[in-house]
Amino acid sequence: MVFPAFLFNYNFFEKRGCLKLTSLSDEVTTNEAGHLTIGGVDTLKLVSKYGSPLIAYDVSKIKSQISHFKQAFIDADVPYRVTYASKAFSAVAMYQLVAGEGLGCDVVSGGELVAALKGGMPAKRIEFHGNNKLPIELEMAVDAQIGCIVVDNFQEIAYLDKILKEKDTTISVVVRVAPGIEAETHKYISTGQENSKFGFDVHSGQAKKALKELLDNPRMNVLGVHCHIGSQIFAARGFVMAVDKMVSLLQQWHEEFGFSAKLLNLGGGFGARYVDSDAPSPAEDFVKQIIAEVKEKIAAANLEFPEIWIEPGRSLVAEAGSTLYTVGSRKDVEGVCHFVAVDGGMGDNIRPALYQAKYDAILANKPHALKEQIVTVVGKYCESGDILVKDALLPITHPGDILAVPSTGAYGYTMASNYNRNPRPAVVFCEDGQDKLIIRRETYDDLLSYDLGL
Ligand SMILES: Cc1ncc(COP(=O)(O)O)c(C=O)c1O
Ligand SMILES: N[C@@H](CCCC[NH3+])C(=O)O
Repeated sequence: MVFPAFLFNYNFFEKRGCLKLTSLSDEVTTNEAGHLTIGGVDTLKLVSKYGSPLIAYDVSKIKSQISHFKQAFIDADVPYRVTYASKAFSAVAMYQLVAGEGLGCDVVSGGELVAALKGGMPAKRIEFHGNNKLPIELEMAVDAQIGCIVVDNFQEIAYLDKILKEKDTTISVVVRVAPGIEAETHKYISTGQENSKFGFDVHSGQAKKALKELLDNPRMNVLGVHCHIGSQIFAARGFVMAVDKMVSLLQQWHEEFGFSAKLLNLGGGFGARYVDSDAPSPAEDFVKQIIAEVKEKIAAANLEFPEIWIEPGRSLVAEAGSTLYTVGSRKDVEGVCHFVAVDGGMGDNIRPALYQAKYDAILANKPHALKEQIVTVVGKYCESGDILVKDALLPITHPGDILAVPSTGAYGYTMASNYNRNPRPAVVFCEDGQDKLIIRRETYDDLLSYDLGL
């Protein structure tokens, strides 16, 4: 069914004060041609230059988020480090950007480590995470003498010990604990609970045993403790609870082992806005509440004040990125459904299929046109679950229209696949009206280059 146009005329109802229908599309920036712009660049020009699907970042939005996180620490005058969790979006250009902004970065694989070093991230500002770091990855980290390895399990301690002995060297480590806190988020992205695969469990005594092993090892320099309670968290409450648990742990460890943590790493997980109804706390609010709690609890426990580390990933890049698609076919079953298909889908954004994640959609060639249809935006992959936006309120679309899905900057490209042998999209950085290709589009030759045949 196509609805009568007046039903979706925001202005008509809003002027009469009887309806407040908003979407991310009401906040878009456009140029004189009436086209959606990103970082001051016309999105239609981007697609004609680089093709689609295309992931376009507004670099100023990334920089602004970085400065909000940093400023809250600076204002409170406490020692800190903001470490970008690069799994959210890993590209050499991104490491260059965050290194230039004075951040550290967290890597979770040899591939991310190589890219971070290539991007000029100083090794001492890199921390290595992961629940099953391979011996070869640990060796790479030791050889690069990165800032710290966030030790996750006993097997890792054994591997690391062997590598350090063989190389006759030392490394700094941080103990990752599972603090037993369930974050209010999707269960697939909740990581702080006791049954998480990540980190040493506190209650069973694993964490204490791990600390003792690390302290007893002369080749490992224990800098502090780490926890990460989950991702896409909207309120500071979970972080405040994590501070309480971590400081009480530090107090016990101080009493028992005389251990004094130089740093307290509270992980990432700060939420981003995907659709209009999402309302994550602003970056500075999270940080302010974390700092207030650390100050209070550390003073009460009479401990040395540690450097406070956080690891935002999603919140730095999600809202800065949008994916531009070209509209192709459509299917209308009157009274049942309306599908608008685009030239990408679950291969460049698996999040709706994996987490039932919600997105909005904007017609980039006429973002302010009357929205008169509710459609399901689907991709081109051979899966019924290949849905990008479930109920998108859009103007009538036509083949060749450019459709933008905002807030795809985190865990989109980094979780992209070659399903159905579709090449991964290109990525551009846009700022002050200039665009720069930072990841080129994959070609069929790229895909075939791995394929050895018989
Ligand atoms: C240890 C760790 N730190 C930081 C992050 C980044 O999380 P987010 O992108 O939600 O900020 C993750 C991912 O959830 C993580 O596992
Ligand atoms: N990839 C997830 C979050 C996992 C974060 C990494 N521990 C997402 O898209 O929301």
